[in-house]
Amino acid sequence: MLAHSNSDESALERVAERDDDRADGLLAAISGGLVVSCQASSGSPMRDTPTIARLAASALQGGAAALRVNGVEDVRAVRELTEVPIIGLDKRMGARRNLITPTDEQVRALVAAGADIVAVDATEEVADDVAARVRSAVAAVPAPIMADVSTLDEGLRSWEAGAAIVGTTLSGYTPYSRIEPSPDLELVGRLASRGVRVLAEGRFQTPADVARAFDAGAFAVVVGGAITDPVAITRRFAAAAPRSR
Ligand SMILES: CC(=O)N[C@H](C=O)[C@@H](O)[C@H](O)[C@H](O)COP(=O)(O)O
Repeated sequence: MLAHSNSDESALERVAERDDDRADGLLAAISGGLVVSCQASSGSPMRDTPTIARLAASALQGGAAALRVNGVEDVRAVRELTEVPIIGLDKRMGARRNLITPTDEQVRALVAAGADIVAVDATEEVADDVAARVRSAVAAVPAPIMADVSTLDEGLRSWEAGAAIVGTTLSGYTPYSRIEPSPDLELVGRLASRGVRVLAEGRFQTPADVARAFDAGAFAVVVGGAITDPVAITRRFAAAAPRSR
């Protein structure tokens, strides 16, 4: 293998500096904001890419600071309509639940499609070594990595391994985490108090929930179904009607 010349090395340093500046800019754009997750699973009447793009456009009109988008095709379509930060992920069905971007090949494909940040599953349920999973994703792309975790321990290990953001996304979805219908604000608070940049995510239903997450120290808050899933929204209202179907 050829040794790097000094000029190669300074070019690489310049690339690394540019990536750092870009990551700082992305994080500043998200800080203190609402991130709207625009996703629809197969079987949903909302499941087609142009519909996801319209959901994203609506979220932006409503004041979303960033978007969370599943799959290469949807990321590409949403990228065409906005420059606000996109957190990309690629869900794959595992033995028990959807896994979030389980391979580095998917991480690279999402960045190629236009994702600014990539979310990966950083749970013990998926990776024997959570820190190694995060390090591998961090090394795969110049983009910041969001570690989707379910417990404090997974969050701390992901943060130490180089995740730019830790999401409480998977609390309630691994069998060993807190299983409750409400958002895991305790996990948000515990991670924030340890200096972790926390994206509060999972089961946020109301603006009051969002405010509580910021009070607990969240860096930003992700809301999905309560904004972008009309089937789930209808179910909540229908359940209050005496003739609920
Ligand atoms: C567990 C899992 O696979 N969560 C996924 C992650 O991207 C999405 O299905 C959620 O909609 C998203 O996390 C936002 O959460 P909520 O829709 O509860 O606001």
